[in-house]
Amino acid sequence: MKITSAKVIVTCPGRNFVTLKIETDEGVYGIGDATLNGREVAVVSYLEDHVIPCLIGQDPQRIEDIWQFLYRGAYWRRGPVTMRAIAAVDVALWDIKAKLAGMPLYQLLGGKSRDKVMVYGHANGSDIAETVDAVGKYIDMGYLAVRAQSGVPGVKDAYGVGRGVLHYEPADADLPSQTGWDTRKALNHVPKLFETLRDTYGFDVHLLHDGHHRYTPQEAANLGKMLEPCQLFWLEDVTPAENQEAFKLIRQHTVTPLAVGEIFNTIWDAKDLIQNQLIDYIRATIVGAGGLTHLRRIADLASLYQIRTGCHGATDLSPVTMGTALHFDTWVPNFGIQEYMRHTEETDAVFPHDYRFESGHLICGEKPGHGVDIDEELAAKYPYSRAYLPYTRLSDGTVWNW
Ligand SMILES: O=C(O)[C@@H](O)[C@@H](O)[C@H](O)[C@H](O)CO
Ligand SMILES: [Mg+2]
Repeated sequence: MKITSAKVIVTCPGRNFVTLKIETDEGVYGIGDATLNGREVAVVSYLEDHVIPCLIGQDPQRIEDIWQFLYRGAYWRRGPVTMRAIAAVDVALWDIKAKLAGMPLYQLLGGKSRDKVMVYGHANGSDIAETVDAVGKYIDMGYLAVRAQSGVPGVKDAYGVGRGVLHYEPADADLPSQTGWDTRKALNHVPKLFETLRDTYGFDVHLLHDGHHRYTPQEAANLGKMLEPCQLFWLEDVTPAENQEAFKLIRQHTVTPLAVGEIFNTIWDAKDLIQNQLIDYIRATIVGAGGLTHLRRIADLASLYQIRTGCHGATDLSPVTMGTALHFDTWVPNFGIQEYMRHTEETDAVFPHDYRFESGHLICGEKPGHGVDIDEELAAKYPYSRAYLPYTRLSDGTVWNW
């Protein structure tokens, strides 16, 4: 069996998505996601100019060998562009293998460990009252877990405060728009938000919060400690994780569960965090961390230390990643939770899929493969449109972490 062609499809049904389609001489094809929010075209070139020429004529059933070839063979390892390109190939090949077997992908991984996958949605508002209201709407929709972010008084466009109720989308400008931050103000505000949420909705609903890399380790430890009475499901990306050791300080001071990893590309980004049990949830996902082949390794390492998965699932991860992640989540023994930011109707129409939402859970479909396709004619109607993520400055003009 041979790969006969591979092509990259770029489409923008409301936001940009990069998709790889691999075709074979047996008529079976596979689909993979390669979207890198705000830097999409770099991955398009990596795939078209440097990966696809090497794929033609290869046996698509040799997933592991092709993964190793793309990782080791490039000599230049890791990084978001490389690992997304590898992920797209890997997922398309798993899709092909599962279609050849006539099985939904989770069967190839080892079968179901659970019937459904608990997801969390994003509630946000410009102030505490609006956010509390938004959390209530998610609870009414059946969600068992909700991430809550609110505007901070005196801070321009604090992270996580979108415009839509269901479709929060940060990459929204032709050039990066400037947002603000003030850690002191946030530390005064975030605990109040969660106290109000617990007073309003009690302790049954799981509540999550994203620090989006804004705090120093000491500030993060302080925030975690203040939030302890509110019993969060997790506090995410509370400090940048390039220096994995930084989490030791946070860990010494708080038992608030910690989640990290949406920007991780390989197991090496998480190795020390995992082996020193400095986090509770690993957020790496299919498209970010080299596809199923590599994410499995990260999850297996994490399982040795009772760390559970919490795959990134923002809207910049296409339905192809969501569908594949759901097969992974259905199988992975140390599953924790899956993030679920809903795609728009336009996006869902471009990527027909068989997963569905039911009472706070997503359930993956039973079609052979990962169950997500791309309607190429419809995709062609939405040409690429440059869009950047915002960036942040403090009130004195210093660039900060967005
Ligand atoms: O937890 C999350 O989902 C966020 O941190 C993301 O929305 C993140 O900002 C985007 O994926 C960036 O593209
Ligand atoms: Mg996040």
